[in-house]
Amino acid sequence: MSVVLEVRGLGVRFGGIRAVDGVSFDAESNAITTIIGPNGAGKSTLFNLISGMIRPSSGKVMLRGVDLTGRPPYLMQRAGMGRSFQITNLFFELTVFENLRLAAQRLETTGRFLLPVRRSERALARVHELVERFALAPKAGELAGALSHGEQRRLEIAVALATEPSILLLDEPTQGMSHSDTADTAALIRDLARDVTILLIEHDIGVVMDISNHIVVMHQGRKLAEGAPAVVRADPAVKSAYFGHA
Ligand SMILES: Nc1ncnc2c1ncn2[C@@H]1O[C@H](COP(=O)(O)OP(=O)(O)OP(=O)(O)O)[C@@H](O)[C@H]1O
Repeated sequence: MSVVLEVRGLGVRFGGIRAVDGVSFDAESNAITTIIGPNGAGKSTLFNLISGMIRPSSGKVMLRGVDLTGRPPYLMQRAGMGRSFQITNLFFELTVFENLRLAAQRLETTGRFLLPVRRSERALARVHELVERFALAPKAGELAGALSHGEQRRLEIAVALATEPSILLLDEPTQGMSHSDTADTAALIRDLARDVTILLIEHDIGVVMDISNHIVVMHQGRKLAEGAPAVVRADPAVKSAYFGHA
């Protein structure tokens, strides 16, 4: 295993609040690294710092050895950072196919210019691969806005993967899902980890313990603990801060 993402001493303040305070961890290739912690622990802010949505006031973000600290999201994405959002980020008035094609088209960027869509063979091949892999082929011609919640969340992950990122950041991919959609999504994420490094925020502790290779526990902006699922589960500080008992 090699380290894909290195986060070192990352931090940001909002007014008087240290929303993220000196957080460091590594995400290893083809592993699932999951960030957990109570509400307000700083998980989403940490994702925003890593993906360039917010500029850190301290620390570093390195992807495959390249320092990307403080770069805007589009440059992060170009460097190999893929992200799906907690709040849905799809074009509801476009079809499933069109949403994916738009995202995949970035594969065809040559310098600052885009090739015409019909010549984007690599992008089209990627779209076909994704609709199959995400079981969205029967829905390819439907508007994204007409899909079920579970299908929309699945499409979002596919959109984030369209540019063939080195790491995929998934912010609560099972949120609001039924029990069976949650189980399907967990299986899908585990399957994706064969091809892409995954950094996850997830509240469903059953899913977390089941699919994570490495867990980073946050509390009040800081890293409280990290390790394999069994190690984290047994940690007394984690039990008291996160599960509410020691
Ligand atoms: N833009 C902002 N301005 C001011 N404070 C913010 C901002 N974004 C987050 N915060 C604060 O930073 C802290 C961390 O919030 P964050 O949303 O990162 O936590 P979280 O762990 O993702 O929570 P949840 O599980 O509820 O999504 C909280 O105290 C929150 O109120």
